[in-house]
Amino acid sequence: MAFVTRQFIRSLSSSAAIKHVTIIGGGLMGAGIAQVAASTGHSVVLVDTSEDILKKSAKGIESSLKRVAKKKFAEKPEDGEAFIQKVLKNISTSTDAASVVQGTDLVVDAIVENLKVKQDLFGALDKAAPEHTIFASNTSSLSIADIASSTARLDRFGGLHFFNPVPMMKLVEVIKAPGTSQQTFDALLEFSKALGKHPVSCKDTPGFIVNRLLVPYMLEAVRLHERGHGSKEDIDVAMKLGAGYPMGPFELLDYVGLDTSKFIIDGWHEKDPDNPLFAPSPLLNKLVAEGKLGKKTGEGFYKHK
Ligand SMILES: C[C@H](O)CC(=O)SCCNC(=O)CCNC(=O)[C@H](O)C(C)(C)COP(=O)(O)OP(=O)(O)OC[C@H]1O[C@@H](n2cnc3c(N)ncnc32)[C@H](O)[C@@H]1OP(=O)(O)O
Ligand SMILES: NC(=O)c1ccc[n+]([C@@H]2O[C@H](COP(=O)([O-])OP(=O)(O)OC[C@H]3O[C@@H](n4cnc5c(N)ncnc54)[C@H](O)[C@@H]3O)[C@@H](O)[C@H]2O)c1
Repeated sequence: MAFVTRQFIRSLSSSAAIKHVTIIGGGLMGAGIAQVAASTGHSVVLVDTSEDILKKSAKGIESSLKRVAKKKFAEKPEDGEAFIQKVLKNISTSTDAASVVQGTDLVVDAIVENLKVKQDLFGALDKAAPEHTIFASNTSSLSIADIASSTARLDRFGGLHFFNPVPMMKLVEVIKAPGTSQQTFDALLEFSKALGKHPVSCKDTPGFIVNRLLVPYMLEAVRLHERGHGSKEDIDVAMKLGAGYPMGPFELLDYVGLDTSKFIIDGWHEKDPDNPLFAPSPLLNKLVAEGKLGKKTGEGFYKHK
């Protein structure tokens, strides 16, 4: 009886709209997700490991909001300023995830692409978060089921994969792992729509849809260059003018982050070492070892101002 009541309460609460969101990781993706959630009226807590990082995240959110407001309120700049202030009011920050998840409906992880680190995070939060809270990972390449295995809420765990830059990219991949309940999956679809995004449904397979196609393509461009078959500039121009892509593969690798790209390809290579699409790239490895991680550090395949 107690079990039935608990299940009933859980089903009521997990079908209720998500209002309060905690985003863990205030880097490229976490800051973008926080911004979009706050812009669409959600109350957001953004968590990272230090106040300095959170200050940088807040600065990034503010400058991105200015770009959005400039377009959205081109006719009335004063409304744009009011919009920015209203959005910023919806965001608070913290360095202590366990203490802020108490009242949250949804936790989204946007921390480093490492299975053990994500498992440790969710394992700890599982004890601190209320029963109804849904957990979701923004992982690019890891299995949602593997991340969820550190918790006792497999039914309330799914994937929410956003794209960079989050304020501009319309897609969200919503991932249903074998343990994800239909209610949780529906709530994540609804949440994506509430953010103004277009969700697509994905299975819990490596890279879901976009990265399973995009990452091998980007790495194949690096290999083509490593073989001496084209300069990175020519390859980028070729894919922009010949295939209509907004960025060439080297520009996009710099934009995504070379560390994140390496985490993705190394993880897949470890699981499937004979697949040539997942073969590591010496050039990518060299740049990461030199700390040249792309746009976020000022240099990757290219130098950035
Ligand atoms: C690996 C992961 O798991 C998955 C991924 O995320 S893979 C990466 C997916 N992302 C992509 O493929 C991105 C491909 N690139 C693009 O779509 C476009 O180049 C782009 C939208 C990033 C930028 O657009 P583009 O026209 O090329 O350049 P740009 O002139 O800088 O931007 C145009 C406008 O977009 C808007 N914009 C761009 N970035 C923005 C941001 N971060 N915040 C707010 N607005 C932004 C602005 O309105 C900007 O105008 P502004 O410069 O006057 O402010
Ligand atoms: N970069 C992309 O284009 C992209 C796109 C979609 C998904 N993703 C995924 O999103 C996640 C984050 O990627 P990113 O590009 O934003 O990385 P990033 O390096 O820009 O940011 C990661 C942030 O997480 C913080 N962090 C690390 N461990 C933490 C912890 N235990 N608690 C709190 N904060 C912690 C770091 O300090 C950093 O600020 C990864 O899983 C990545 O695969 C990345």
